[in-house]
Amino acid sequence: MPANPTPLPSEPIFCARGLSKVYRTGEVEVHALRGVDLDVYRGEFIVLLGASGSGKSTLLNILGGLDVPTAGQVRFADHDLSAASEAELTRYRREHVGFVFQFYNLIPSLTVRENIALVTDIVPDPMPIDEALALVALTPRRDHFPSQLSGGEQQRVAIARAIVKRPEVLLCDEPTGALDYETGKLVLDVVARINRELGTTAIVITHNAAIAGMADRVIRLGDGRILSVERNERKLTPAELAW
Ligand SMILES: Nc1ncnc2c1ncn2[C@@H]1O[C@H](COP(=O)(O)OP(=O)(O)OP(=O)(O)O)[C@@H](O)[C@H]1O
Repeated sequence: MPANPTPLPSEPIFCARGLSKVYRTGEVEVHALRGVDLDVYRGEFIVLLGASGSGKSTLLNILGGLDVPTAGQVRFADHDLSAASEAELTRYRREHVGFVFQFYNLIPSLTVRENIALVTDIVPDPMPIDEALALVALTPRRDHFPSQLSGGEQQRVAIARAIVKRPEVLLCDEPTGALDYETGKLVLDVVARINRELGTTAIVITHNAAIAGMADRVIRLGDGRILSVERNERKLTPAELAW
């Protein structure tokens, strides 16, 4: 069933102002972000589009506390991420953020359940592992090793591992980049379901503009700047996407 766009509540979960990032390697400076202003609201599904090198991963990494801006401010709820110490950022990531990357980063010698238990062992209020596995429709594969799973199934384990801590935000950097068309849709369906059923704010980077139909808002980056922000009147399900 297509869902209506989420109404924008007044309090943003992320608030970024004048965000800039300069990477310096020897004499070379790369301006990855050049003054980004962005508000993201609780429960939104955001798709980040843009050419290679436009700054998508840099922005996502700063929102996720994996990197810090060179200038500007970024807040998550009432945490000022731009002024946070390394230890505060580690705690922020651990308690509030679920990450999903293009490559699944599962531990090959551990089963599906054990890979997820690595997280439930260190966070304050995890959901039961079986609940996370049910959300990604992998309950029957709980005792299998990653090598016994397809790429899409491994990515769903990575999503279960990301959400088992009940994060407020799920940040996905090219989650379907290594998957074929149909498998990619299945994985996106899982992300959409988590956004819908758990209310988890989701930000998904993609090269694939067709995915944009699933989002509440679509943000296009170019050369470190926000080029456009579009709001979808009606969100599409992955089954309705064509690419
Ligand atoms: N650690 C780093 N050191 C130096 N330059 C970097 C570093 N990380 C990113 N960059 C540069 O910053 C710019 C933005 O990179 P970023 O990875 O954010 O882009 P992107 O839009 O995610 O690209 P892609 O779609 O190819 O992943 C690029 O020019 C990149 O080369």
